[in-house]
Amino acid sequence: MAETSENSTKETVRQYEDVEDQTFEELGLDARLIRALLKKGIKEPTPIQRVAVPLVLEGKDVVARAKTGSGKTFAYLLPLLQKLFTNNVQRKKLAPNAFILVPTRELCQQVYAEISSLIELCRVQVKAVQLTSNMRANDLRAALAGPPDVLISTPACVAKCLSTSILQATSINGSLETLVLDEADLLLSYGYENDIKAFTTHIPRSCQCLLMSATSSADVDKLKKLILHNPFILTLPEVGNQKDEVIPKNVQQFWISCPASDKLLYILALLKLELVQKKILIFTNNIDMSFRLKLFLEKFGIKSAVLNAELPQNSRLHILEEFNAGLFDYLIATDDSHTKDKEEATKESNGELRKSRKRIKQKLDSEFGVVRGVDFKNVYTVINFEMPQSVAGYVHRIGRTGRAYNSGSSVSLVSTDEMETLDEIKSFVGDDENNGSNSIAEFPLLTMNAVESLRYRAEDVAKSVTKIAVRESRAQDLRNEILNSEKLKSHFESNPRDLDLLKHDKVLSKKAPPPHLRDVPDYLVDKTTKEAREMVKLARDAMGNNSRSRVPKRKFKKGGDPLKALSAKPSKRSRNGDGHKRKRKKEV
Ligand SMILES: Nc1ncnc2c1ncn2[C@@H]1O[C@H](COP(=O)(O)OP(=O)(O)OP(=O)(O)O)[C@@H](O)[C@H]1O
Repeated sequence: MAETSENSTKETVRQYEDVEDQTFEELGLDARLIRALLKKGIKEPTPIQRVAVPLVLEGKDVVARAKTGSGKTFAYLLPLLQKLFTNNVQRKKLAPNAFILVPTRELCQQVYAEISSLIELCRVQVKAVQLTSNMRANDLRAALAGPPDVLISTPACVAKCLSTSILQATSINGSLETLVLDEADLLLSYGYENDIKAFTTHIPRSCQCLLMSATSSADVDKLKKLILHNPFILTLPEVGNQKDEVIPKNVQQFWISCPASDKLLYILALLKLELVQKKILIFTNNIDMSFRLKLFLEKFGIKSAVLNAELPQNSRLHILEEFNAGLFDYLIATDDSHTKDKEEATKESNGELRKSRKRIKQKLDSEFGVVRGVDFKNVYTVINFEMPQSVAGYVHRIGRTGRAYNSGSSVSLVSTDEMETLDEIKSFVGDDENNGSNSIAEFPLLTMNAVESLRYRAEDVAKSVTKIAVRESRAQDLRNEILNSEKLKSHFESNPRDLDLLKHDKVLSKKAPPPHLRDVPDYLVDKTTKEAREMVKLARDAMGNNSRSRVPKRKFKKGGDPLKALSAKPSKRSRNGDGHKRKRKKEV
C-alpha cells in the first residue's frame, strides 16, 4: 500500500496495489452483519469493502472511488449500521443520525431496500426511512417523527424539508453523525448544487463524511472541498486513475458498425438469432425510439418492457423489481432523460402530441436515473441501440452488467454519425489492441449473411411501425402505467412481495405476430450463425446463466467464452488475428 499526503494536513491518499484477502471478520465487522450477508449469499468482501470498511469504522472521512458494480453500497452501509447498533446507548436526538444522499429516486429505493433487509436480518433496533420529493408535507413529517436513525433521500427533498421547517437546522446540527454522498459524481450534474450547499452549513464539524463515486470528476473534487475535512482518498488498482481501469475487467465490450437506418435489422439479428445472452438491457436515447423498438420486436414475438422518466415512480420501481426477479428478459431503458427528453417534451408540447399528452398530464421526473447506480440483477448483455451522449454515460451503461463477481458483455450499434463518440470512448477506456485490456472489439458472431437473411422481413415490419403507431403506443402505455401505479400503490401496501401482479412486458399491438415472423425458418440461418448460436447457448448453460434463477452464476473461464473462442467473420478475424491471439494469450 502506498500512502502519500497531499496537502499534508488535509488529505491522505491511499493507493492499494494489492488488497489483502481479508475476511469480513478480519475487517472488524459485527457477527450479526456477517450472518446477514451470508444469508444474502455474500461471503467475501470486495476490494473496495476491504479498504473502506475499517476506515469508516474508525470514523475517518473517506472518498472512495471504485468501478461500477464493485460493491460501494455495502462498503458504507455495513460500517454505518454497525456504528449505529453497537453504540446503541439511547441517543437523544432530534434528527436522524445518518443522512444518505443520492441523486435519484431509484437509488433512494435501492439503498433503502438494502439497508432495510440488513436491519431485518440482523434483528436490530435501527430505523431507516426514505423520503421522496413527491411526498406530501404530512407524510414527510410522519416519516421523520421519532426521529429515525437513518434518512435516505435526494438532496432536493432534504432542502424541501429544511425550507418548510419539517426538518430543523439546529436539530441536524445537534444529531448528524454520518453523512454519505452516494454516486457523488452525479449529484451536482443532477442540479443539486444549491440544495447541497444549503445543507452543508448545518453539518456539524464532528460529522463523519463519506463520498462514494464510480468516476472521478471536477464535481467530486468540488464536493470534497465543500464537505470533507481530513479525508482518506481511496484508490484501488481496479479503480485507479488510469483510463483502462474504468470498466470492470469481467465485461467484454463489442461494437458493430451499422447504418443508422439498419439498427432495427441488426438488433433483430442479434436477438432473434440468439447471438447475445439474456438478460438483456437495451439503451436508447429517447423515449419514442424505445417504443419504436418495443413495437418492432413485438412483431417478431420478442416481448420487452420499457423504462423511462415519463413513467410514474411506482411503475418504475415495479418494472425494476420484476426485471430483477427474472419475470422478463428484455428491458429497453431510456437514459440521459433529464436533459434530452426534457427538451423533446417541450418541443412535443407544441406539436401533434399535444392533445394526448395534455390528457395524460405527465411530466418527466427530474429525479429519475435508470443508469446510474441502479443494481440490475443478472444482466448479461447491455446493448447500446444508440450510443450514449458522453463517455461517462457509456461507463455507467456498461456498468449495469458484470456486477460484483459476475461476467457480462456489451454490444454497441454504431452508425457513421456515432463513430466519433465511439473513438472518444475507446480512447477514454484505454482501448489498445496491443494491450488487450478493456478493448472494444468488433463483435465477432454476426455475419453479413445473417443480417441480410432477415433484411426483407425487418424492413417490411419496420415500415409498419409508423410515427403515429409509436406515439399512440407511448400514450397508451403511459395511461396503463398511471392506472397500474394507483393499483400498485394500494396493492403493495398490503402485498409487498407480489411481483407477478402486473407484467410490464405486455404487448402493445393488437395482433399476435404471424408465425413466419415469430420463428426464424431454419433455412434462413447459415451454418456459421448456427454454430455461433450454439456456442452462446453452451456458454449460457455452462455459466448456469438462467435469468429466471436467482442463484449466483458460476464464474466463466475466459478461455472458454464463445465470444472469444469463435468468430463468425473469418476474413476480419484473420485481419485482426494477431491482436486477438495476443489478447487471449495474455488472459489465460
Ligand atoms: N462482497 C460481495 N460479494 C458479492 N456480491 C456483492 C458483494 N458486495 C456487493 N455485492 C453485490 O454486487 C452488486 C453491486 O453492488 P453495488 O450496487 O453496491 O455496486 P456499486 O459499486 O455501488 O455500483 P454503481 O457504481 O454502479 O452504483 C449488488 O448486487 C450487491 O448485492
